Amino acid sequence: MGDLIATPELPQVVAPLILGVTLHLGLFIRGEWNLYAATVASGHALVFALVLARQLLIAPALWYVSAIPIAAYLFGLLGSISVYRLFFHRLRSFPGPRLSAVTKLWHLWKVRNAKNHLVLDSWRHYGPFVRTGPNEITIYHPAGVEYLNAPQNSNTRSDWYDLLYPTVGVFSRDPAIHVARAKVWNKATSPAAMKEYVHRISDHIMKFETAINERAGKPFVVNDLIYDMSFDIIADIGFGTTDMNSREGANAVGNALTIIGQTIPVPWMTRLALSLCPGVWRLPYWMNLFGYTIGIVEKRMKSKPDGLDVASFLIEDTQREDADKISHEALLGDSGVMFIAGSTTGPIFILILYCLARFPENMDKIREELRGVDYNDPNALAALPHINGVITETMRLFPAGPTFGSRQTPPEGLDCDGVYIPGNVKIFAPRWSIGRLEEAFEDPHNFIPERWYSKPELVKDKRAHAPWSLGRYTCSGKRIAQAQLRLTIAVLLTKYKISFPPGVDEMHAEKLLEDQLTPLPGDLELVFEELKA
Ligand code: HEM
Repeated sequence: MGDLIATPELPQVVAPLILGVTLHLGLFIRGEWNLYAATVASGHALVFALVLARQLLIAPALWYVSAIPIAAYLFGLLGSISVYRLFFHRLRSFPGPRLSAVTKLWHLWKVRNAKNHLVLDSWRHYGPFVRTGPNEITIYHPAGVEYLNAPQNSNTRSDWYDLLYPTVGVFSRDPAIHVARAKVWNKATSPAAMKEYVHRISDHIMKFETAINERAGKPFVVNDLIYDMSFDIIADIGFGTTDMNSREGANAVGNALTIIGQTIPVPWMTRLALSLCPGVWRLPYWMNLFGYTIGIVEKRMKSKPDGLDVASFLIEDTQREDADKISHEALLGDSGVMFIAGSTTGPIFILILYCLARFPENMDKIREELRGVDYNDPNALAALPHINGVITETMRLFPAGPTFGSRQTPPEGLDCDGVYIPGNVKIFAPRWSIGRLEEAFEDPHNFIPERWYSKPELVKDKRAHAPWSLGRYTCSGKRIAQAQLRLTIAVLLTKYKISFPPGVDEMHAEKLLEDQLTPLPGDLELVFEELKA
């Protein structure tokens, strides 16, 4: 028995330990490793396997001896990373949870229930600039979204956007690709193009209203009907198709988004999983969405719709004389964006209905201002203060991207009105928390649509509200989404009284809300009762 106990020699421990420290300080400390996560992980696994195999060849009974250099290496590497991040990192003077400074894996654990909006909000008490990761600052300041997106700064998109890699499109990290694609999108959603889309949006809303009417007077969960309507609008305006299975399409998009909630803090983990084990957990949903999109794009390429659609502009761009490789590749990437970004309107509308049902006095105010207004005229609806106040106030409390939209500071760093954030740091400005700041809003937890028109004194700092983002990142689908939201509210409220069925937990949809790029509310059960003429 005594023969089998091996005493490690000093070089067996010291050499791998030094190697670990050297690899950290000489290599891993530099640049971004997000896209190489799979290579780094499999490279390590291969070397560890070789060390073990060598030991098995030399002395199989002492196989465990191979664990000593491996452990020493990992101790050197991870120890060096931890000490550096805690005591020497450029962000060491920013306040924040200590474990966050050491590793994002802790944050990953905390968002296992897909509630990143609440996790980040729980760190708000550290102050306006909080270190929420080794190389990450979260900004809880009314001007946060502006610090990230204002036209005058040179921030770029963060590693999160690599989730869409290798497709390219308007969500690309490369500023030149983004500018080129945003131009195509802005043409596809211009006021002139909108004239083509408005009547089609209206047709889908009427179909939705018919489905509501079939259920009038009885309690039911509205979520799926709303997701189906939003999907139909996107399929029609995006690709000129009206014959798709709405439930199947809405599920393809909704399921794909469920991988995001739990992985927001650690994009490299998602890349690692997608590369090494794409068949596990919910990852196949993500790949399926790409397959689904390819199918739709191919079908669209073979057909010629009667009117304009967003795909017309994407295809036209590939047919320019000077069209480059990016234009062709982006046809698929931007078609995927159409589904992912376009799906935002569904949950926002669910949350608008939630707010209306919780604060029913707003329904009467909207009905009052709708009197005599032709709600088929989008300009007339755009001019109604309370309908727009309700939409804006809902998106203050329940923003489209509760924590989404991180950026990377430029190499020279970023000056946030006197607070300097060093270069190449990931920055967040969580709209969920910023929309609830006392410094920005009077009575921030209350639903008061009037703060957006007749009571401007309730908005202390307007910069805290940028639901469509701003500058060069402004939402390209804003006009489409606004037209859909305003008209659906007008159609429903002129015909129905909306309320919670007796006995249901009125806050259920909010309590179960998850943050997965867009908000995902829990089931919203309502009753629609037809108003007497
Ligand atoms: C209530 C509904 C919506 C809200 C609140 C919303 C909000 C946003 C926000 C905050 C961004 C910036 C994301 C970032 O920082 O990277 C964005 C980008 C974008 N959205 Fe929307 N969105 C909505 C609906 C839509 C719809 C229906 C479409 C398509 C038809 C769409 C298309 C886009 C596109 C293409 C971008 C990228 C713009 C760029 O980076 O140049 N969105 N949206």
